[in-house]
Amino acid sequence: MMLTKKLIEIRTILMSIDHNETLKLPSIVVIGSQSSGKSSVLEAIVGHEFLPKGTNMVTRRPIELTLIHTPNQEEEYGEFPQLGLGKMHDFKKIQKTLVDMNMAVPDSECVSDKPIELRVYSPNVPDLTLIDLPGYIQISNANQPESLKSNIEALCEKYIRTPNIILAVCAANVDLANSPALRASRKADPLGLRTIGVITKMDLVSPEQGVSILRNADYPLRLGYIGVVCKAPERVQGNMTKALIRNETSFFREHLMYNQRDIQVGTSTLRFKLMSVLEQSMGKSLYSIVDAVQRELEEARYQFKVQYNDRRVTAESYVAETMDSLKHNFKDFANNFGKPQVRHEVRTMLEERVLDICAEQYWEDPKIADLAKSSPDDLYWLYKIDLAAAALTKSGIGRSTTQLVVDVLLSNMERLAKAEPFSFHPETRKQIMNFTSEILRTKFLTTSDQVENTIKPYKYEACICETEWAEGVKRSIGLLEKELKMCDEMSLAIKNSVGKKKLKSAINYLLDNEREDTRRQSEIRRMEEDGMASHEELFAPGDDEDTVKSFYNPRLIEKAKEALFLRDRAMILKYRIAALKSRQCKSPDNKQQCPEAFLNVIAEKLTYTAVMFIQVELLNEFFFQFPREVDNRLVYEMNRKQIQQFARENPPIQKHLQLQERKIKLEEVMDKLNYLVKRQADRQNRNQ
Ligand SMILES: Nc1nc2c(ncn2[C@@H]2O[C@H](COP(=O)(O)OP(=O)(O)OP(=O)(O)O)[C@@H](O)[C@H]2O)c(=O)[nH]1
Repeated sequence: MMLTKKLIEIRTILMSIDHNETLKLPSIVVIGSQSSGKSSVLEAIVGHEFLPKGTNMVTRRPIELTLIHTPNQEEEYGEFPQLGLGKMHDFKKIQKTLVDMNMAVPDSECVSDKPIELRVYSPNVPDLTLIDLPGYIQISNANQPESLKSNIEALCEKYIRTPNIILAVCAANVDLANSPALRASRKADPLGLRTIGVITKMDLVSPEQGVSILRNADYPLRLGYIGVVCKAPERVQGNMTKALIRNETSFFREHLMYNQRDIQVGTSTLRFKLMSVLEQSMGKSLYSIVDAVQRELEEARYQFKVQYNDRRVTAESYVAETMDSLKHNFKDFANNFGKPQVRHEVRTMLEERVLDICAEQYWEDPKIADLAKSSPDDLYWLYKIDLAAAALTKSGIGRSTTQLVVDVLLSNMERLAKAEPFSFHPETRKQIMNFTSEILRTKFLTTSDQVENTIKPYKYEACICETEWAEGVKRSIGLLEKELKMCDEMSLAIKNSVGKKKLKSAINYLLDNEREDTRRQSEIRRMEEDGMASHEELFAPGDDEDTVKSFYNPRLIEKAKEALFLRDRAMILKYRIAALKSRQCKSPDNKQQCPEAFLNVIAEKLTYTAVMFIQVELLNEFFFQFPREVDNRLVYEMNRKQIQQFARENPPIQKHLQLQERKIKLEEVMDKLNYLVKRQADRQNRNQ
């Protein structure tokens, strides 16, 4: 039975690459009514109880059972290649898995044509491929779909087509004329050339009846009918199937009528019959399968040439290339993110902070107009400049500058991890971001502490030389001019959105109101001083307020307020720019009159110091560690399965690998087939 064995091997390879009809090899298909004894027959052949049992339609999907004879091994086990659960030595577990897979088909459908693949390796099984199908039913019951009967029939019909061998199972105690299995096989195989009739439950009929059934003259089969008894005696101790075979052998030995030349009985006879019929059938299919594989191989070779120019790829090479490209892109980023870039980021952040402090402490101060004319000893402004400098130096520079650089690094790493091909690998992307954050987290505290420590002196005093001051003035003017430009642009945008006239009248209304408010306030103050009215009376809202509300909608008033603010801010900025350009701000001695310049000089010193330590403590460490983590956490951690999975996450690579694998496997199959063809030819020559 060498041909069957080899072709089963080939079939297994073909099934791993293709489930289409062109590459199908013959199998034995088991059909029969429910409870006719199909499972019992199959279990007797395998020698184990492993099929689902029960009354609630437990066989709902075709079970493609491949038996592999392993003569030199003792172990017996099953495998579900679709599930990848590995070897299963416990046949009860196999049974449980089959039940679960079958019962996963919902009651509303009851059958599915998606096959379950099961391979059994054992020294006690013959090399066979068998397909167990759901049993025919007479009529569907209340909670089953009405179409169930026809669905089962259609499923069986699909499987019993040529070149498959039909194993039509019928119970001896049920009239053969009513057997749906024989009816179906007669339709598919009218001459009875590839059908084997299996008559179960022979113990339930008299030997006379039994013999007449096995000689069925109504539907003669060239491969004949075989009678079996697949019921184990009650109270069995030890191996059930062995007891069953013993029981069957003694049953047929007891009844001499079954000992006739033209009568075939017994599970062993059936086993042998199946093996020889399958071997013959395989032999007949050999040349057609050679042609089919040859065609598929030529097509696969052609496509591989056209689509990939015969370029081979492996999952391992893809992983290596992908990680190299990540490291390469990272290196590019690291080369372009040095001190100047970090300095730019930190400086921009601190300049923003300087502007906020200036706005809060100076530009919004009602006395700002006096600043330029103030005396150098004016305590008010001397105190203010110290306050402003402290607001800058004591604002947690260590933490905020480190955080800023960490954020920039994170967003760049996010960019690298999102780029192709990582867009195909969401899990790996997550891993990259995880270890990036981890490295940065471990460096964060030391870096921010270091920065905070080193800028400490600036919290108390800062020595400023003339050139530093001149630079600070220049930068401040630039910043204020930028700010002024922004104010102008925003004012223009408001004007354009509201309309010049409308805005003007709303502004006038606000200004009138303001004037009126001031007038009222002074009136109140005067009257209160004279004791003429109470505070509450004077503050009661007037009628005119409601009247005005109907003219100006709140949105317009908001816009007018914004425009007024921008106008005032622009005025102050112009005034401050002029001050910074004046003689007064030519020297650091007047720092209290030029707060913008002074704060900018300190910001520059802070930037310089912070960047120096961020570079050493954070950046250099991160740039050194990241590529090593790519190797440690991604490359070395992946096992073979994960490498395959990773490569297949990328659809173009998956397609490439699939076609390549298909070509390689077809080549392997073709080699094996060529050997078999040669062997068959040699045999025929010897026989001639
Ligand atoms: N007396 C006797 N009973 C048998 C024989 N073979 C099977 N049975 C019994 O018949 C019943 C049905 O057998 P199964 O093998 O489960 O039949 P099946 O065709 O697989 O049933 P479904 O999976 O429901 O389609 C069980 O109770 C078996 O014990 C036999 O040769 N003799």
